[in-house]
Parts: sequence; C-alpha cells; structure tokens
Amino acid sequence: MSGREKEEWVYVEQRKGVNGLDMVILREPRGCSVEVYLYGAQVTSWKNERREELLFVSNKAVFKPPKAIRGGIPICFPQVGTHGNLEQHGFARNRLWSIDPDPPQMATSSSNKAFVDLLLKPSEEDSKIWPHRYEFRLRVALGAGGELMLTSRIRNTNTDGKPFTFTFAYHTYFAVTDISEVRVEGLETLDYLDNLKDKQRFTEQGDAITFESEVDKVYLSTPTKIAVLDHERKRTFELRKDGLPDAVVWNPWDKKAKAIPDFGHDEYKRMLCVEAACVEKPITLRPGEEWKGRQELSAVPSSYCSGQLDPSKVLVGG
Ligand SMILES: O=P(O)(O)OC[C@H]1O[C@@H](O)[C@H](O)[C@@H](O)[C@@H]1O
Repeated sequence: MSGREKEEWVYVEQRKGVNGLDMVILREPRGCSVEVYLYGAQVTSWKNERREELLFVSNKAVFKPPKAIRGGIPICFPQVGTHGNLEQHGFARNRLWSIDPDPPQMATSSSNKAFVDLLLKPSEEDSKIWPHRYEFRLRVALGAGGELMLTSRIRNTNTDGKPFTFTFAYHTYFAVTDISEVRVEGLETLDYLDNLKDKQRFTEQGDAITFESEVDKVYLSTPTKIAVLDHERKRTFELRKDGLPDAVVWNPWDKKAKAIPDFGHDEYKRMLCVEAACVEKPITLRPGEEWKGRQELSAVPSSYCSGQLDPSKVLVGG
C-alpha cells in the first residue's frame, strides 16, 4: 500500500444500518472491521482480516426500539440480569446514544485511529426509573491486529450529593461453529451463582467447561483472561478484562431457545455468551467519581494459544 493510500484510509465511517438506524463502522487496513449501532451503543459485527464474522447476531434480531438487539455485545447497565429492581439487564441497551465529536485523548488508545466514543446521559424519563445523573462514555476501538477493545467510563454527575450503585456487563455473543465442540478455559474450579437454581452458589468441578445443556451462571472473581475454544473452526477467542471481576456464561439450549421470540430454534448451537461483568459486588460511585471497565477480545488460530491447551489437542498449523 502506498503512503498516499495509507493517508486516505477511512478508519471511521458513519452510516445507516438496518431499518435506517445510525451506525458507525471501524476499519483497519488489513481488512478487520467493527460495526456499532448508536441504538444501545451495541457492537453488532466484528470481522477478522478474512472478513469472517466473529460475533453472533440472531437471524430473528429486531433492529427496532424499544427491543434490544439480539446478539453482538449489548451493554448491561445499570443492572445485570434480574440482580435488582430495574428491567432485565437495565436500560442502556435500548437507549439512543450519541457520538462524541471531540473525544478526549486517552493513553490506552492514543495510537489507534479506528475508534469511536459513544455517550449516554439520562433523559427525564430515565431519571424517573433510576433517579441519578451520570455520564457514560463507551470507547469502541479496533486495534491494528484486529482486536476489539471496549472501554466504559461511568461518572457520577449527581448534584444532590448522592452516591449511586450499579452492576455492569459486556454481554458478548461469540459466534461458534458447534456449541458441543466448544470449551471455555479460565473458569475451572471457581465459585458461581447459578441463575437456573435461584442464584445459589456452587463451586465448578472438573476440567475446562464444556456444553451439553442450558447454562446460565455467574462465575465469581475470575482471572483477567478467559479463552473460548472453537475446536471445529480451530479458533480461540481470548477475552481480557479489567475492572470486571465476574463472568456470566449463558447458552439457552433448545427448550429455552424456542421460548425466546427473537432467537431461532437452532441458533443456540452457533453462539455462546461469555460476559465480562461486575455482578456480585456492585459498584458504588460518589458524585465526581468515575469507574472504568474494560474488555478486549481477540481471535487467534487455536494452535497459537499454547500453554493453556491440553498438548494432545494442540492443532499444528491451525
Ligand atoms: O433475553 P435477554 O434479556 O437479552 O437475556 C438473555 C440472557 O442474558 C444472560 O446474561 C442472563 O444470565 C440470562 O438469564 C438471560 O436469559
């Protein structure tokens, strides 16, 4: 690529998406891309340099407010799941966010050209549901190596001196080839709350996590790195997180899938949610305080992910 072409590369483009909803496309010269809707600040696509889709979005997803988009990376704020009195997963995922035309410089992504900052502030209606003032800044960035970085900064801007408390998750739907051939590493032997058993606490037994029925668990105090291995595709997703101690793992399986209107009956085979989250110990911010929570995703051939894999299963040249 010549220097001139390099200069003309469009890293960030605003467009209309499904149903005319505003969206932003991030691109980097190797061919990777990310799509994010202003509705929900929801990432709906992340592609590698071969233009292969890495996130799952349901064929039945409804791109129409007030329904949240089924797939990609919904933002759960100020509540994860039913851990509180608000609607399931809070309201950030079905609000219209705005683009910050003049985003601040931040150390973590100063060399990145492919990024966008989205902002959410409470409307009067929102204040009736959750009586607090805040500024939520989500930076969505695509790294030169195709990694997808999400950084949330939430600031308490209350003028009445009151703190507020919230839970949070990046509800990531990974696209997988066949759920029964998927393995998650990094959560073995940890404690979890089982959403299918009244949020009771259990301890994970045995080896890496595999899937053969419905799963809806909140793993507690997890390591900062979790791997999702798609054996069929010889691909490993690496999830790195910061400020988000917990991780939700969800797959509805066949029966629950049929009960979700915006989800295909067989689609549970092609997705797995692994969500960097803060659930068990909610975050409290006093006026003027800011919280930061980060998730970075990368997708690599499984053979690169040595050290964590069972040596007998390492795929050479995968
Ligand atoms: O249908 P929703 O509101 O998008 O939620 C999907 C799932 O999201 C997961 O995070 C929860 O743990 C599940 O309990 C829930 O069913």
